[in-house]
Amino acid sequence: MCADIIDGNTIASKIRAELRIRAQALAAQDIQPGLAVILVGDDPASCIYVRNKAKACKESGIHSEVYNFPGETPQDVVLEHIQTLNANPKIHGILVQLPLPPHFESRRIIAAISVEKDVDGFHPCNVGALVTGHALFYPCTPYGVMMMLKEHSVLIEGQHAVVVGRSNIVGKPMSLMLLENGATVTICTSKTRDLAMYTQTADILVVATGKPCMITADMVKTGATVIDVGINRTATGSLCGDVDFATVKEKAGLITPVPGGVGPMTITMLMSNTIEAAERAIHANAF
Ligand SMILES: Nc1nc(=O)c2c([nH]1)NC[C@@H]1CN(c3ccc(C(=O)N[C@@H](CCC(=O)O)C(=O)O)cc3)C=[N+]21
Repeated sequence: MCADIIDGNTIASKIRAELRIRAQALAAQDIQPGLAVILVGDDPASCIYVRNKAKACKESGIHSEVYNFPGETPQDVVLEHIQTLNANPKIHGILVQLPLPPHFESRRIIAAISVEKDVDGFHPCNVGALVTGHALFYPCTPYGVMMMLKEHSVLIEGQHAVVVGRSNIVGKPMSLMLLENGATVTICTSKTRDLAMYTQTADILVVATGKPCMITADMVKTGATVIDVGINRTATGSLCGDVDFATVKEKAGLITPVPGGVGPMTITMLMSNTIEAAERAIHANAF
């Protein structure tokens, strides 16, 4: 068996075309969706992502502002800047690039973002809303994964989904979203004892551990849908995922590549959440 590839770039451009139409409809009402990105420090990977986000904004008709603070900026300065952005009617979405330098308390920074502008979906209120099935914003990476599954008509209800990874950004929200869609969900970590025993029974396997090529063909059920959220830079500078793509693609039914898989979808769903936030702001202002 050789898996079909789930092409993140193709699905992303299709969604972005729809987003441009929504942005045009907003423009006709004199509204341009606005996204503010806060980057603290100069981590090279973060700089690449922030640049990609700014480019995607431009393509989707979203106004974007990037605030790059030096790594040694005091937390209070960033907190104050978030307050200013919360009050700025031209800004509909605020994203603070993670991870933050060690002297920051990410929890406090995220909690300072207004719930209506939390396009990452990381605010504790939005996390709680997701748990109860009333999400205001779905976190961008798991949201992108759900769109990929939908695009390929992957059956979720009643299926066994195994998520490897328990981060607040991917593993936990991903598990909740699969659960919300009727999957039987098993949450594992990279340290799960006899991990293969779980992954081998997965109809849908989502891997987000940050451990290069940790999922090998023997750990995957024939015909399974395999979603690789990992982005690891190798010594030679190339990118690889958490899944050993070359061997697993021979056994899986559907598989996402790295790069060109989940990454472009993450950025696209950020654009989608920002446009959604701008659309909601109109109704909020109507009263
Ligand atoms: N508050 C916050 N929200 C995030 O959504 C967030 C974050 N912090 N911190 C870092 C991670 C990582 N992330 C990626 C987005 C796009 C690609 C992407 O487009 N990747 C390309 C390759 C890009 C490259 O060459 O590195 C691809 O997979 O094809 C990757 C990673 C968002 N993150």
